[in-house]
Amino acid sequence: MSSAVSRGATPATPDRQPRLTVLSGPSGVGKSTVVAHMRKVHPEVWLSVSATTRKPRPGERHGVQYFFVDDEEFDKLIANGELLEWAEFAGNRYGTPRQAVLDHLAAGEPVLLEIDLQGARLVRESMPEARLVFLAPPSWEELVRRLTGRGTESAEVIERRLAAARVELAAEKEFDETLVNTSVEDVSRELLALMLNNSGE
Ligand SMILES: Nc1ncnc2c1ncn2[C@@H]1O[C@H](COP(=O)(O)OP(=O)(O)OP(=O)(O)O)[C@@H](O)[C@H]1O
Ligand SMILES: Nc1nc2c(ncn2[C@@H]2O[C@H](COP(=O)(O)O)[C@@H](O)[C@H]2O)c(=O)[nH]1
Repeated sequence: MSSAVSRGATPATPDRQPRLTVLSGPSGVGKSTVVAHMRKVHPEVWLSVSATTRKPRPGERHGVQYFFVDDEEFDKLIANGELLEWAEFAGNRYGTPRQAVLDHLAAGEPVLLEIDLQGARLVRESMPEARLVFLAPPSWEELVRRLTGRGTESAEVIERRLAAARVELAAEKEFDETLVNTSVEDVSRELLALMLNNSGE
């Protein structure tokens, strides 16, 4: 049985224009894990690299997981209109560089954004053709286990992220599709299928 649940009517794309896919879901649900697995198998999927004021975690590299910038640089990105969307999340700012997204869509590539709920709402406003996919945990207890078990955040930050998670889970119905992250392999396959369907393939 598929774990994909349709939310609302998303008509089949009549042309072969690639569409933007936005993946959101509470912190710790497994978005990065699922996307990394999918891209290992399908490196042709282009993932936007966001800018953030968050400090790198061990092993994260500038230009790979994020463009790590300070507050002043982030202010400049906003002022110069270089971000498609941006949001503050659990004490840091995150934003999607606009031009790279437009370039990859123009080149006909499937484009994926992994962003929070606020960003997903902004993308829906500015690019209503985007398909919004919500990644849900199998249960609240499992979400807490994953976020805590990752071991990258302090107890205080985990609390902030869990507070945001309650808001994000309540917004699931705003999304076109829901995938439940029980199995990374299954969800990666389902996400890829949604993306390729987006581009009419
Ligand atoms: N299907 C799964 N089953 C069990 N553990 C999982 C699964 N998917 C991801 N995880 C684990 O959950 C933790 C959180 O995953 P990940 O960092 O990918 O979440 P995220 O949604 O990208 O979080 P954030 O929004 O905070 O960046 C990791 O330790 C990861 O290994
Ligand atoms: N609105 C945006 N949200 C983003 C962007 N890049 C990442 N994110 C989201 O932030 C949180 C926290 O991420 P973390 O790496 O610090 O754990 C998570 O929900 C990401 O999806 C962005 O460009 N815009």
